[in-house]
Amino acid sequence: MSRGASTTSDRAGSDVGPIVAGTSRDRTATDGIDAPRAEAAVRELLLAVGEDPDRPGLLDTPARVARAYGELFAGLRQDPLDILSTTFDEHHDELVLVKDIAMYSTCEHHLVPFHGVAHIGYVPGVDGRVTGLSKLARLVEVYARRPQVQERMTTQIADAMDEVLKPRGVIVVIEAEHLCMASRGIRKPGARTMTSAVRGVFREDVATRAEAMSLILGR
Ligand SMILES: Nc1nc2c(ncn2[C@@H]2O[C@H](COP(=O)(O)OP(=O)(O)OP(=O)(O)O)[C@@H](O)[C@H]2O)c(=O)[nH]1
Ligand SMILES: [Zn+2]
Repeated sequence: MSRGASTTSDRAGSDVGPIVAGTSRDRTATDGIDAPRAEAAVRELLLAVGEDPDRPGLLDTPARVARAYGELFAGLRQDPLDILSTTFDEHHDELVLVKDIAMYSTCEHHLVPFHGVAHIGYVPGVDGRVTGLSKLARLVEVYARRPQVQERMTTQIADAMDEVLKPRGVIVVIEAEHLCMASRGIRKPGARTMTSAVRGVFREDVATRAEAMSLILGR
């Protein structure tokens, strides 16, 4: 199947199971990360910007940030290809599209959020097998919960779909606002970045791609 963009191969380690936000006594959110190291780094950062990490309001901040990072980067410890392994023999050979999947990720250049929506469409392969609809949203989560660049995330989602489902075609579109462009730097809130990755029939057939894009962008 042809590719619409260059690929960064990124097979992560095995799934460590669900990551949930926790209290200060619940370490689940930091499972798989080096929490003491993260906490020490946050304390250093607070000192570097001229704060007093020992003032009452900041005492628990290093532990909170470690937990938050454990959650925001949980996708580094999950295998995206496992997610798509639930399939159903529906003999469906036309478009399946899940749109407006809410997405929060972290810009790897500034470690601040970028957020928006992802749309994933595919035409099942010759066997007509489809995956569970929620699995498409789970796939977005796994790739979003890593230090990311929007283009790479778009490509990774398309490649995972292509590799596991072997569909006749895949289209992935992501629309996001980058807070590194909104709250700092050029300071342009509201600017939205759109990226797409197309494979198979969506790349080869202009009309098929145009039809999918009109469904994706139609509000
Ligand atoms: N292509 C791409 N660029 C991104 C993404 N997220 C952030 N960036 C950009 O990464 C670039 C980093 O540029 P640098 O010049 O190294 O860093 P900087 O001095 O902080 O840049 P400014 O944001 O322009 O202040 C910026 O232009 C960001 O807008 C992304 O997902 N894709
Ligand atoms: Zn950024």
